[in-house]
Amino acid sequence: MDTISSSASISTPRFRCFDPSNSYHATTVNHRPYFLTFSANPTTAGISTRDSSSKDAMGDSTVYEPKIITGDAGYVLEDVPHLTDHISDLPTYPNPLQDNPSYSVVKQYFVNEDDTVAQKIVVQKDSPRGTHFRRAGPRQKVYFKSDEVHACIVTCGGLCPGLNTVIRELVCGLHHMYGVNKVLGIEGGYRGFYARNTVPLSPKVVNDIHKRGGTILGTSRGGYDTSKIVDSIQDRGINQVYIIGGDGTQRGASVIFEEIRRRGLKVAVVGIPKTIDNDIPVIDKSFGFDTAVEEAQRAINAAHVEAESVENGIGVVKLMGRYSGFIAMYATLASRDVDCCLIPESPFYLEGPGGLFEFIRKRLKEHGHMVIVIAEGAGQELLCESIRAMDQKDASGNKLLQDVGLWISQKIKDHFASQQKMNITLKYIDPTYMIRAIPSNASDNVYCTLLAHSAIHGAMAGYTGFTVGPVNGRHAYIPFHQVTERQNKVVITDRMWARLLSSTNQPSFVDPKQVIKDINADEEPQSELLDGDNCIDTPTTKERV
Ligand SMILES: Nc1ncnc2c1ncn2[C@@H]1O[C@H](COP(=O)(O)OP(=O)(O)O)[C@@H](O)[C@H]1O
Ligand SMILES: O=P(O)(O)OC[C@H]1O[C@](O)(COP(=O)(O)O)[C@@H](O)[C@@H]1O
Ligand SMILES: [Mg+2]
Repeated sequence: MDTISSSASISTPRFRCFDPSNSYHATTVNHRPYFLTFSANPTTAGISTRDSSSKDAMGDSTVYEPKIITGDAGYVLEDVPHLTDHISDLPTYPNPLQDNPSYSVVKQYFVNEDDTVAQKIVVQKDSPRGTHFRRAGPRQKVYFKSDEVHACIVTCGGLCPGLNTVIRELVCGLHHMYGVNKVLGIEGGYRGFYARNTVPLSPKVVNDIHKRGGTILGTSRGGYDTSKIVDSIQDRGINQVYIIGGDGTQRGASVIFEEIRRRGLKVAVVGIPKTIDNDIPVIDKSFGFDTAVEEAQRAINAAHVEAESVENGIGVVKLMGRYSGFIAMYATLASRDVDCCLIPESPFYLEGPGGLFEFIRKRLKEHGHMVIVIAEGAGQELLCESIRAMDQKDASGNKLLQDVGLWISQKIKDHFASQQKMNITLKYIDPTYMIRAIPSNASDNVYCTLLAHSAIHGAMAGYTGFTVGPVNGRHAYIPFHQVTERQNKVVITDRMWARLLSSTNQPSFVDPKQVIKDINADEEPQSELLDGDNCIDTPTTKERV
């Protein structure tokens, strides 16, 4: 890509020819998932082609690359696609918000077209300005007339507190801010596009749903079929698609977007990131995470009460976190009753000097009781050694984990039973589904509202193929690949994990020099790891399904 050192310049989408005989292209360009082809012929704009092969009418095929805008001092904007990238001569309309009594008094309500949000805000005098994302928010001009919009909403993957709030705020936001009345709920996740019922959504229908856990639309794993989904979008005349879900869902949304632009449709595809594990990179935090951490306190409190009521009592609490231990880490930091927190990112061992059993013995001798919090993905390699190794996957292709909570509880019991010197009483609490099936708390509700509004403003302004979320506190439009090619993980060489170690006073189980060596081997910049207060991202562990 060209870099121009003076004023900002656009490196517009480039089209590279490739073998049109492949009917479905999911190629990886520099580890970036740029797939598929779309019509290079702008005259097909808005016209249904319904050809789900990768060739256009001329038999020509292209691969889309992202829009990169470079500017002074190492400034880079990772821009998101726009409907006008693949449809020419689209009419625009004044944003109806300017006549909306609630919003019209807001000074500078509309976002400046040039506003961008920096991914990295800790900088040195001479460091490059780095990657930026387009700032979210309402624009002066919109690309849809209110009565032209036919939106749909779908929720996919596992549950998370706040799903209903996002649905509610999408429906109400579309209605109240943009006068949109046609919003369809797709039931049962991606497969609902072609195999389930749909439900019309109005402000009245969704009025109270934020007080309930789960999703009124239902959800599912698996059942993803690009052609059928896009056929359904096209057949129903849907032109704004709001897709709420985690990493898997966003990968699916990215492919739907590619297929839509390949067919030359005027359809905006918007992802709203959902993950209770907080494993989506780039964004500050995922909605529902705070609620989950708060709810986890109840389980930890119960474990603590049980443990301190008996001699040598041990309370074990298992929390969610398939590959990322954020819930366990934050729940531990918040509680202060936890003696040991085990997460997937920090390997541990049981036997011998410096091992978990030795630590338990020591802590019981000192305090007479202890609480252990373990994330579901922690210690999976130990389980695989002792239990028959299994490689089962769920319908979406996610690895199915062994129950580490039960396993570790049994291991601890067995260990102390074999050592006559200490009798222990262990209580195991598994609140995993209880912390994600509840309604979101107050702050998550507000966060969900902002996410929904940012998503709506982006779609109305003609942006497409993006995920929305806060980056350093400001909402931004983020290209799909940025959130799908890596996972956000706890960095155990970061200060947050050090705070945890210091608060529990547990052993780190690992040699710090080895950890730094391993992380460097992953090609992550050392300074970010050592200086940052936040966590960095590591390559995704999930294969495409
Ligand atoms: N690589 C992918 N391409 C297309 N669809 C995907 C991909 N990975 C997952 N999906 C679909 O996204 C949906 C949700 O994925 P899943 O991994 O279960 O949850 P989450 O989105 O919460 O991570 C499922 O319907 C699944 O089939
Ligand atoms: O029982 P399910 O629905 O497969 O959910 C279990 C998984 O869902 C999660 O809560 C989150 O996963 P997703 O974000 O992929 O939905 C994991 O922590 C957990 O392993
Ligand atoms: Mg996931």
